[in-house]
Amino acid sequence: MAKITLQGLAHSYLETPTSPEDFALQELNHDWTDGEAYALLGPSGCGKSTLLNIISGLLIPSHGRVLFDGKDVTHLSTADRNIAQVFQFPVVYDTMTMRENLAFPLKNRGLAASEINARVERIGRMIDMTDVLDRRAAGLTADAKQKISLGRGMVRDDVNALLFDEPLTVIDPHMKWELRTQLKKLHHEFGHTMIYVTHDQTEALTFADKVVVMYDGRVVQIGTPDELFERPAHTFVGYFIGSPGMNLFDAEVQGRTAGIGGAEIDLGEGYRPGPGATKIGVRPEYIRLGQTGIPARVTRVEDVGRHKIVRLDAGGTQVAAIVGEGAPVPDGGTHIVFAPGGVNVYENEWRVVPEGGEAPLGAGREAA
Ligand SMILES: Nc1ncnc2c1ncn2[C@@H]1O[C@H](COP(=O)(O)OP(=O)(O)OP(=O)(O)O)[C@@H](O)[C@H]1O
Repeated sequence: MAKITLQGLAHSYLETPTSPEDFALQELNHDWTDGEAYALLGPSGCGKSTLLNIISGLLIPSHGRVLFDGKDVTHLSTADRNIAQVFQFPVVYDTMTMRENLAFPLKNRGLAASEINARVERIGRMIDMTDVLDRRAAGLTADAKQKISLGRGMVRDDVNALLFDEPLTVIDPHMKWELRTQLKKLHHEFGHTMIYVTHDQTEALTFADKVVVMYDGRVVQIGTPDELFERPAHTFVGYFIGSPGMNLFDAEVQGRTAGIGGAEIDLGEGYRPGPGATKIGVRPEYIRLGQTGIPARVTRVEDVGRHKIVRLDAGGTQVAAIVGEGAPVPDGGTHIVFAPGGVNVYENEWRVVPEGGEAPLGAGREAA
């Protein structure tokens, strides 16, 4: 396994880029720690595949360098980087059996037959295909073929990194969960450096130790699932992660107080944002309905089983609140307040650190 370093990395598909918008990937400096599991998360077109292809060697970046354990590999081919890749759609040899497909990368490296057998059996169990290992791959469903592709990607333990590009797209929902769990287990057992590209937040948050959130060609935050939930570094992260995403209110912030639509809200902490536009971000989990606070009107209630999502209109701002299944929901007019510790302040879409420093992570959840 290797530490992967990105140094001044940027990429434009144009020959002579003239503005930042010409870059599919904006400048990025980052170390991917040896042995960690990362998810690269973001909407379609944000640059995830561009970044992954640069790491794997399918694409040479227009700027910057890629290092594996300090060695410059920017111009090395994929094969010479010693990585395993699994793509969105299956890549299997139809004329071979499943067993032969799984054994292929090991045979190529000249492993002993007994070692090959043991590993193939293990991976076969992991992808739940032991009884069909001797069937030919031709004629199998896309789902089954993709499981073989995943298995083949994971069969070697001497790779520098394992890269997955939306690998579960064709897998049925139940098996998705199962395979994700297995991948995580494999990661704990072998400590591979894994990079997993997805636009699905559940996939990213359940798989990864660290999630790298991309937006418009930029990495906007790298953090644990808890950090992304409690302290989204950019309003996009707040909106993209969570279901529903974070509520945003235009606000005037002065010290501990925010003015929102004529109401004054105590932020619980002091803030000193710069001169840019300020917003308050509050996740639906931290919105409370009551007699005081910002006037709002309930527009819809969605019962989603364990809790209800209450949709409100607060002076033209659309707000979502999550309330317990049995909690009463007023019909029409109400007020909203924010649970202590559940508030983030943004200036020009970037998070402002409270003057007194950061509270321990999770303080908001406990207070709520
Ligand atoms: N070969 C290419 N030539 C020119 N532009 C490209 C090329 N590949 C990607 N792009 C552009 O670069 C930007 C980033 O694309 P990229 O495929 O990296 O995003 P993505 O996040 O992986 O999206 P998706 O989830 O849809 O695959 C997009 O604007 C895309 O149109």
